[in-house]
Amino acid sequence: MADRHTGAGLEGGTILGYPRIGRRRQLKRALEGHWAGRIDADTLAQAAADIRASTWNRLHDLGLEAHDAAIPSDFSYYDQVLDAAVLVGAIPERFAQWRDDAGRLSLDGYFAMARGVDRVAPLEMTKWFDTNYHYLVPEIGPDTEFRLSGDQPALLFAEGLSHGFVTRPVIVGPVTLLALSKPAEGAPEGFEPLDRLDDLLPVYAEVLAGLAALDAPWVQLDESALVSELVPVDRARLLVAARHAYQVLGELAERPQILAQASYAALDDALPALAETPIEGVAIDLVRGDVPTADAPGVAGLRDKLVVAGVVDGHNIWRADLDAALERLEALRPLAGRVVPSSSTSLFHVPHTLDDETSLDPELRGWLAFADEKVAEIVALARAYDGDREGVIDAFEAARAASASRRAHAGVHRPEVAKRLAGLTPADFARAPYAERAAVQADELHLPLLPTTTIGSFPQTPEIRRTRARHNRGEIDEATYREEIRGHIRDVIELQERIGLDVLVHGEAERNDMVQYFAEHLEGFAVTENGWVQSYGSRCTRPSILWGDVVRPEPFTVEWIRYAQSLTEKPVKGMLTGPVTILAWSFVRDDQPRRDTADQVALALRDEISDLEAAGIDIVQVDEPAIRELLPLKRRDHADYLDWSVSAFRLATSGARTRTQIHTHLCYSEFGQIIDAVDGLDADVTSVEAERSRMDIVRDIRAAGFARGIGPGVYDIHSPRVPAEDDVEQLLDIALDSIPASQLWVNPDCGLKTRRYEEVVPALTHMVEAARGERARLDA
Ligand SMILES: Nc1nc2c(c(=O)[nH]1)N[C@@H](CNc1ccc(C(=O)N[C@@H](CCC(=O)N[C@@H](CCC(=O)N[C@@H](CCC(=O)O)C(=O)O)C(=O)O)C(=O)O)cc1)CN2
Ligand code: MET
Ligand SMILES: [Zn+2]
Repeated sequence: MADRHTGAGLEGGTILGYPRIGRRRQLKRALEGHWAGRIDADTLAQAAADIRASTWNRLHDLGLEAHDAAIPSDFSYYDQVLDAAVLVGAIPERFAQWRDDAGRLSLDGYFAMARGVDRVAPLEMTKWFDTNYHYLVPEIGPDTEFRLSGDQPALLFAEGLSHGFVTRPVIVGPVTLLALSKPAEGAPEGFEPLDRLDDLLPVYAEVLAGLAALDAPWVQLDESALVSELVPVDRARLLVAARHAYQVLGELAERPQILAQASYAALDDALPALAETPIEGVAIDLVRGDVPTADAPGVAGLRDKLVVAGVVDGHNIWRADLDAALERLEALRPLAGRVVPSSSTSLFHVPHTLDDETSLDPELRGWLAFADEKVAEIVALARAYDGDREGVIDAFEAARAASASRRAHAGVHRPEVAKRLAGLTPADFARAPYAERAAVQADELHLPLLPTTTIGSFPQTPEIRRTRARHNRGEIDEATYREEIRGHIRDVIELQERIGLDVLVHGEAERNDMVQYFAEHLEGFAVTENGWVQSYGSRCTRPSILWGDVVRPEPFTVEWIRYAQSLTEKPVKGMLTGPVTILAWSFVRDDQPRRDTADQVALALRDEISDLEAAGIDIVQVDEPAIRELLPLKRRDHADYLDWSVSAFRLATSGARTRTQIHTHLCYSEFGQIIDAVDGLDADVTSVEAERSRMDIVRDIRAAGFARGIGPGVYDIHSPRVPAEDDVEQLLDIALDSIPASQLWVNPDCGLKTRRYEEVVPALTHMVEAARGERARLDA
């Protein structure tokens, strides 16, 4: 092949990946239809192929080259880490029934790994770097038999060819795959998946050889683990492994050119590990990281490489400052063999296109760029960088005008908001001592030992979604809408009374999403119509756009909670989303420190809590499931982050009376890493995700000397499996080994919104029965 090993290709700009859910969430619909038995595997495959074809055509129309690997062929039915694990045969024994003689996993087996079935637990799911995307955690042990067990990258490449495109396959790289895996059950103490690197590399070699046989000019290997100091691997060891892997892969005779990708932060000390190996390209994140200096370690190695320069933010939706981006490209020019402008990350963190937004305020819209608009920015940058500044002068002018309009907008800086923030004192961030609160609250609430509760949401049934959708479309009036939501609240309260839960919730029927609902009721936010972004599998969110100073025009949760409380003698929890999570799951303004933005949101929540108290509510839960998610990938940034995130939570909650019990909820948390910060939140009760990791968390809790109420989840709501009373009891026993009964709460892992009532009713019944059983044993 002509341009093999020359670093050629990707002319005119590229992107590291593109949304795969489809502009109208076609993949979501097809997947869920398939799981429900409504459509067969062929129809699902056709839906996926249609999405890919329209993506490639669209990217080409937007200006990416068709024939030189500028267009990535990245796709996944569920998750790219799962795909890589399946490709190399890292399939735990419990899924063996779905493998054929050649070791290939069936589609049902693939979905079983992702979602679980009956008594077969799925892989654990956790956050992908500091994003709201979740990947499945492969399980790798000393005996995991790596062998080529799939052909998705080759098939996608061939499919691209059939549409006339020479694409660039994208695969999670070997080092990242192992670094993000966990030791399989039964692996000996001290075993790390990375121990298996030399057994894994030959399978990657086979994959690469297969692509070479199809004449694929490039392959992209995602090695973002190299930017993160949070992966559970010794840093020095990780860097040695990366250097070794890319030396070995680089020396292969039969392979495409290799582009090693590192997104979400700077490579820093990992740059030499990639740059000093015989691969042809490195993709670096120049939004989160700076252009390396000429004398930085490893930079010399870039001189004969293609450097894919991530100057357009793949993880946020603000229109790029093209002048600043071009400056970065120019700064890189003398250091690199060749520079190709790109997105900093895959674009799957942002929605498809602004074309699908008809009701955004036109001025705000002018400040934004979704995936397709980012591609246009990259193409413009590439032309400017290659000398045609004249040809793209309009794009640059428009970018300048947008940023001027943003700076001048009255909603962006509101004097009354600045004034309130400036007036805060340390007293605004502290409550009475815990012991005092606990005593007063115990007197108020009269809760039994091992109190049972849920995390907030109940199943979002088709009827509930229909109620909201009809309200949105103006098909039912406000009064009818409210009456229907009240009906859902009544049902949920009755059900909880019947099951015998101790602390009740209103079920969140009025909420489309726990962040979007808040964004819709606060000033300074905008929401989208079609701005869907994949969160995991078929599940998507529409991140809100936090563009201006935040003001709460009026209470917006009180009416529902007050109504729910009026129906029962049991306490009903007020239910709020915390400031850090509101930031994490929105696209947040980048023109001021996140600390200030978080405090503004916190003040709005603080006022809501006062109003809830005035309405007679004694317990308020402030969810912070994303507090771990935003933990910076570099340790040097931790102290600052933990300081502002914990402060914002405390600012939101410290106005509460001593008698008000403040709960918080964390999920996907790898709790151990931030246990001190969780302690610093000073919540009276904390519920955490625990089931998928078999309660590993409770040991961390004990080790940290955590002294307040704690509810490690005893029912994994992310799987359709219904736990038996026995299952819950076992988990409670594990918890009670580490946590005093007086501190222990009994609750699911997370909210129940994604589950069906057929699952939830028996599961909660078993949970309450198990708690009662334990209570009786403890009392005896
Ligand atoms: N933002 C956010 N991030 C999060 C979570 C979360 O709850 N929110 N939870 C964790 C896990 N992640 C999750 C992410 C999404 C969902 C989820 O269930 N998403 C729903 C959509 C939720 C939503 O916004 N629903 C809206 C819009 C629903 C919709 O699709 N409407 C139809 C119309 C329906 C009709 O006409 O009947 C349409 O727009 O096409 C509503 O219910 O009002 C989904 O993908 O199905 C669950 C967990 C971590 N990150
Ligand atoms: C992702 S955390 C979810 C918390 C929310 N209160 C719920 O129950 O859905
Ligand atoms: Zn949760």
